Amino acid sequence: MTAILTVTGLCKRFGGLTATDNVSLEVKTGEIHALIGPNGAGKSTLINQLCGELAPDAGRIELGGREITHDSPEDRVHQGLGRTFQITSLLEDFTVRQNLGLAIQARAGGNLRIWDRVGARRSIWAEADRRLGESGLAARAGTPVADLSHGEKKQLELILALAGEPRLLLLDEPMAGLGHVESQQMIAGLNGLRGHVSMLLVEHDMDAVFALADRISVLVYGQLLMTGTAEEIRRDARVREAYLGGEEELC
Ligand SMILES: Nc1ncnc2c1ncn2[C@@H]1O[C@H](COP(=O)(O)OP(=O)(O)OP(=O)(O)O)[C@@H](O)[C@H]1O
Repeated sequence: MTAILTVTGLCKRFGGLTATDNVSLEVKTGEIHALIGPNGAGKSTLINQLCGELAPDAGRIELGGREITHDSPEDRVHQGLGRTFQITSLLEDFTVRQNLGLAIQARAGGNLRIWDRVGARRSIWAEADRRLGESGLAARAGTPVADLSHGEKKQLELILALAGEPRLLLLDEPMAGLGHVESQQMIAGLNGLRGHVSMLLVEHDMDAVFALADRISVLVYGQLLMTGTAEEIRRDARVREAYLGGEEELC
């Protein structure tokens, strides 16, 4: 299997603190790869470097074999890097359909022919309706985002990220703040995307991680402790130590 993301020797320091310490990892094309680690392990710092929001001090990032280490966030999006956020970034006064229309327009922007605005607009709304029809949010198309539940907002975030047609989707805590039923829906939704889009999933909810991840990478104090299957991670004494002081099994 080829790699969609290759990170080599990535380093990021904040003063005396090394938040990303010589991290190398690979996300294979089509896999769901989880990135886990205790609070402060450096997960967000790593994701922010992948997105281009933070410049690494050293190391290299490749997307689909092409180096993107110094590309702008916008260029990375155009090359197929999508993301969802820990805190939603939706336009609250706009409806679900309008938010989706804007995301599709942002992706298609460069390809829209100025002299065919009406046709372009029609195709954007047709795509928005198709994507909403395939999601669980079709009935909420005309609802302002402000009136959605937290779970619905998380779902919409995912739909918007997919509208960018990413090759690799970075998911920053998609289960955060969700109740049990909503978490199960999100897990089912992400499972349904398996094989269609490669994913790097940062998540604290270990049930979700074990339900979804083909492979898991563990970060501790900025360093990559190990990468392995759920079973390998569960069994590893160093991982249990990092999470629980070695007393309990990671479940
Ligand atoms: N902009 C910054 N300036 C200084 N220190 C920072 C900055 N961003 C992060 N850090 C520090 O870097 C370390 C890693 O933080 P980071 O937020 O990446 O961890 P995390 O694994 O995402 O944590 P959590 O699971 O709590 O979100 C922490 O010690 C944090 O305090």
